[in-house]
Amino acid sequence: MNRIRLLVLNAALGPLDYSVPNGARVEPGSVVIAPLGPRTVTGIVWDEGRLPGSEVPASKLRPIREVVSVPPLAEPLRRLIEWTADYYCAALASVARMVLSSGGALGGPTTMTEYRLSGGTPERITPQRKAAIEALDGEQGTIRELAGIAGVSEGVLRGLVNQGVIEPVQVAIDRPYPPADPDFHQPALSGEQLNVAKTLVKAVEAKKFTPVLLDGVTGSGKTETYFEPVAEAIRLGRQVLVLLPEIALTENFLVRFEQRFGTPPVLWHSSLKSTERRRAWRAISEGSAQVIVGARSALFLPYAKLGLIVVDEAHEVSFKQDDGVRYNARDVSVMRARFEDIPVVLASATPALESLHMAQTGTYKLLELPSRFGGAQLPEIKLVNLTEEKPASGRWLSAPVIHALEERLSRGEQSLLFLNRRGYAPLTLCRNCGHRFQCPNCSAWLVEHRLSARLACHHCGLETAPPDTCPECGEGDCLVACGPGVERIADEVAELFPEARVAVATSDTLGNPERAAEFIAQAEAKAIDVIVGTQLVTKGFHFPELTLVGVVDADLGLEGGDLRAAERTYQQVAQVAGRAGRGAKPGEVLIQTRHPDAPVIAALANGDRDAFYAAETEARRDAGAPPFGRWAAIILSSEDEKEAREAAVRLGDTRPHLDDLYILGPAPAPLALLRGRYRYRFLVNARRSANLQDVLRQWIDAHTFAPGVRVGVDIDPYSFV
Ligand SMILES: Nc1ncnc2c1ncn2[C@@H]1O[C@H](COP(=O)(O)OP(=O)(O)OP(=O)(O)O)[C@@H](O)[C@H]1O
Ligand SMILES: [Zn+2]
Repeated sequence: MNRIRLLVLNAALGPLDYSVPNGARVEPGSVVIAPLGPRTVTGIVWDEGRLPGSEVPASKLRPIREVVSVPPLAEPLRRLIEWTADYYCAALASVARMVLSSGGALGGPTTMTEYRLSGGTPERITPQRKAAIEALDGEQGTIRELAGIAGVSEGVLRGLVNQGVIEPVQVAIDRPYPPADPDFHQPALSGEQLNVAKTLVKAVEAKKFTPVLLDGVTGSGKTETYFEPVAEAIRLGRQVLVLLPEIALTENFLVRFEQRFGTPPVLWHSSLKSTERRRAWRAISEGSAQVIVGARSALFLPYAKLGLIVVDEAHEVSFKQDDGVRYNARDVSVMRARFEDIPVVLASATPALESLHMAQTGTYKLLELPSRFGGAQLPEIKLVNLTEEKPASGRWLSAPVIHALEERLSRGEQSLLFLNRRGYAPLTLCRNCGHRFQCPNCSAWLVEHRLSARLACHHCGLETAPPDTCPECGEGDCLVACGPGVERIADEVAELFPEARVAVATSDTLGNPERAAEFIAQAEAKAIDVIVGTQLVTKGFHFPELTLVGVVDADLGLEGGDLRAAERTYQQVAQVAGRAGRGAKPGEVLIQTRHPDAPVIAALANGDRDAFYAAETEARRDAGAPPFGRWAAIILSSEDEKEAREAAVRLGDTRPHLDDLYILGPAPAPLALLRGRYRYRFLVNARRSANLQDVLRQWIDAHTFAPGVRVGVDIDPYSFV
């Protein structure tokens, strides 16, 4: 092959043709560096005929510069890249970037310099130096990474290097990972677990595309059960990918993995250091990394010999990526398994309706774990009708919940209060003039965080100190908090029970693996009596002494225009309820609600999962919603309101008129301003017969938009803001 076509990693460029110099060897999937004007680009050699582009005469072809010494991307992965770009209306280059997501892996030296404290003291100590030395105890990394950890400038650290307080160390980047032992500690499985495990092990051995829904109640031991096919894959020398929705859950998982296999798995997530990224990427692409545990981005890595994919807590919304390539890792996992011809297991106690439907119609194999492990019983669930049991003014906990907390405290058992709202209060206003504190960049209120003494926007990350006086009327000491967040509930518990040890568990307090590990250790050691948490604590955690779960406001998720609101409420409440009574002592769940008769709430109270799914299925069928029809969202945004509106109106003017596809909009998006951009939205509802993506592409591609306008297409959206 002398002429090659490259998929270059730059979404602004189309495919480009090059020649291969004598002596160089490339094949489809080879990663190469090619000249582009005065610079170079990274590209992937693509299969002939699968990437249309304009023919360049042979005389004009420039030779590629270099073939990168990494294994070529295998055919199944190339097909996955194409499928993902096509299905989600994304650029091929943007998808390919997720595969080559470790720039460092593609070249450079195999050793690098990291830095750490030497134990010496500086000649002159400044507050910054002192803080840096304290923060860097036990840390090692590049200067930039250490500066991030210590919260000081790189200059401060270089000063300390010059003084010998921080010393360089050479590290070998690509040292191998210790091998996992599939037989390190095999637990005795229950009969139910054993049946499921056997079926999964067989599927791994068969090495055929087998999508499985592992539907097991909370505490049934789904993890222990799917560890068996993981072990089998290790024995057969194949790789396993386990996707988890949340970094806070990884910690918990790592401990259990190590108990089972004698060594931790290989981790992949966005906060890995660049050296760890490179090491993992290369081990994955060479096949020496056996089990990879990661966030959704791990799905696109170039596994050399993948034998099994597990998506744990597969119903979780965080598998959906909402920027860049807007994909759902749960669905793409199934496609990857199909291209690789291997089994994929979606594990959940509250499967997505789409997954359940696939299982019921026989597209997925359904495996069930209907009872909790070790004879533990599912908790008893009761509703507290807030219209009758009114909390005291300015309070949020009703008498039955307070009473139940008191009982747990006196018995030395643990309780969990769930409210899916970070911070102290969702809205702050001025007592004097009524001014509401709003984000200047977003159509959203600023949320008060008392633990960090900040007003924060949960959409753009803006943070400011609460002002002493109202910026509107100038009155001092006038701010009032409206509504509860977890911090406020924690305060209420502390006032009611001053002796109780209360912990707030949210992404603010458990945002990194170390803090999550500390929280788990404290909860397990019974150093915490009451946990107040957001959706972060609804899943995965296993605290045997936790016997009470209180849902502070079950109605919260039902407000707003989210098409999946009922399902999400059901999943969240069922999951958090599932944290109660997982050990020997029975659990109790109290759900505070103003709408005890709403179908979701009633189904939760009756523990009638089937009734909920049946009702929701019918509602979706009527609405033509997934899985019976499909949704897509188109968001047009610009920093200029008028420009965004006009672009949306113009696009609306040429909307296609089809029998099996309805287009609503344009209308200002619910979040009409986000990160300084004004947003207009179309919602598209299509029957399954419609060729949704082609219609959208043709419609949108016929327009040229002003340079300031961004057009985002979201297929199967989860976010409706
Ligand atoms: N066969 C077994 N032998 C010993 N311990 C087990 C076994 N199966 C499950 N367990 C233990 O039971 C507890 C619950 O299991 P696990 O967390 O895997 O359940 P789960 O189904 O994932 O629950 P959830 O969906 O609520 O997170 C864990 O502490 C686990 O170690
Ligand atoms: Zn904002």
